[in-house]
Amino acid sequence: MEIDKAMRESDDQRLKTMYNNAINVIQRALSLYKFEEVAFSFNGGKDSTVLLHLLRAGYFLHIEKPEYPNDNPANCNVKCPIRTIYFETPSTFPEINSFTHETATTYGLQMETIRLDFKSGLEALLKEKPTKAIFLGTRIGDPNAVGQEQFSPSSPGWPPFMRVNPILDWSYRDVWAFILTCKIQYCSLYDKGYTSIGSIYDTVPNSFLCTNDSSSNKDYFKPAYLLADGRLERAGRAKRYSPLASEGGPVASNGPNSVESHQNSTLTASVITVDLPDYKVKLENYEFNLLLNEKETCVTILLRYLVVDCLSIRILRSCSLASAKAANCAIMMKIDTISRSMEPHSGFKSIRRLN
Ligand SMILES: Cc1cc2nc3c(=O)[nH]c(=O)nc-3n(C[C@H](O)[C@H](O)[C@H](O)COP(=O)(O)O)c2cc1C
Ligand SMILES: Nc1ncnc2c1ncn2[C@@H]1O[C@H](COP(=O)(O)OP(=O)(O)OP(=O)(O)O)[C@@H](O)[C@H]1O
Repeated sequence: MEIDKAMRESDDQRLKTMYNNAINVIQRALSLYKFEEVAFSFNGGKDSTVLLHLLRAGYFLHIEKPEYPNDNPANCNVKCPIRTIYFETPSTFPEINSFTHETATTYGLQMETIRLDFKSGLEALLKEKPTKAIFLGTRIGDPNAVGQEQFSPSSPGWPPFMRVNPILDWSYRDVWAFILTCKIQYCSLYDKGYTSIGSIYDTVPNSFLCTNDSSSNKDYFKPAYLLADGRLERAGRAKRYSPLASEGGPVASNGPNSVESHQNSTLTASVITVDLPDYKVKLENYEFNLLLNEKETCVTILLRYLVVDCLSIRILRSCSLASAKAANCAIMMKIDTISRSMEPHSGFKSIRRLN
């Protein structure tokens, strides 16, 4: 099996450990449940793509070995006919759709496309065929991973099944290290700066990957695997509860927990980049402590709004610092903390103009 071989040959000890742990979880699930009773929830995202290949490796190691002796090149084509479910909606990216269907064909997945919401789709699935466990590519850091373990029963009010999360403890870096080490094909959007993919209405390329090509003076996005700080993985995803979402256009957060609201409305925000020395800037009633990193040159031009207890950011566009300067743009700097209490309804304008 090519994946297992690549892992055995890798000298990335951490990745090997993560891989072995995930395979153990998969093998445990395959011993606990009959193969016909398990399903794989696949949506063409990077996490479920990683999981697909772990499942293939786990399945291969689980079935009788003599059929697939170790160094037989035929192993590369080992199929894993696991029942696979894909929830497709009209707002799914076309690139995700085509990647999901093509991948299912390539690897012989028995894929059902479900065009219902998660709950109704799962109810129908369980009625149609007993399903005891579903493999998911959920990772700690996903908003829906809170409280989950590698084996977690579905939530109260959901149809009853076991959620199996073999890569729950994998980091963003682990995911990309695995994909690159094993030369796994992934959805093309990740090469265009998308680092986590939701719907076409709430996902934009990650502004932390925006850079400027000095020869053409054009901005472009680097591939997802170059995102240095995995905590910024969801920077291109809209905050689910943003009251601005209804205003049209993508509304995206500026990082994980980009604005966390605490009891007395002390806010912390993670960062947008800039390459100036440390300083503070006062904006209306709010004082921002800026943490600056000289190496970063990409900035994001933002329209910013304050709402009662959260800060929402609408990305207008991302560009390089050079072009922001040239355009004398109002830019949002790398904000580490917002140090004053928030007061309701205080809209604010630009933080500073570059000259
Ligand atoms: C197979 C499957 C099982 C799920 N089970 C649950 C569940 O038990 N409880 C729950 O609150 N959400 C459940 N969800 C919903 C997910 O937690 C989450 O909302 C969904 O994967 C969308 O994640 P995203 O917003 O990061 O794209 C399930 C989703 C899928 C696909
Ligand atoms: N539309 C869907 N159809 C099937 N499974 C889904 C769907 N959406 C989410 N899932 C399941 O939930 C898991 C977690 O979703 P999440 O969006 O965090 O990861 P991903 O899509 O694999 O990667 P990314 O974070 O890059 O979008 C997926 O790996 C998959 O198992």
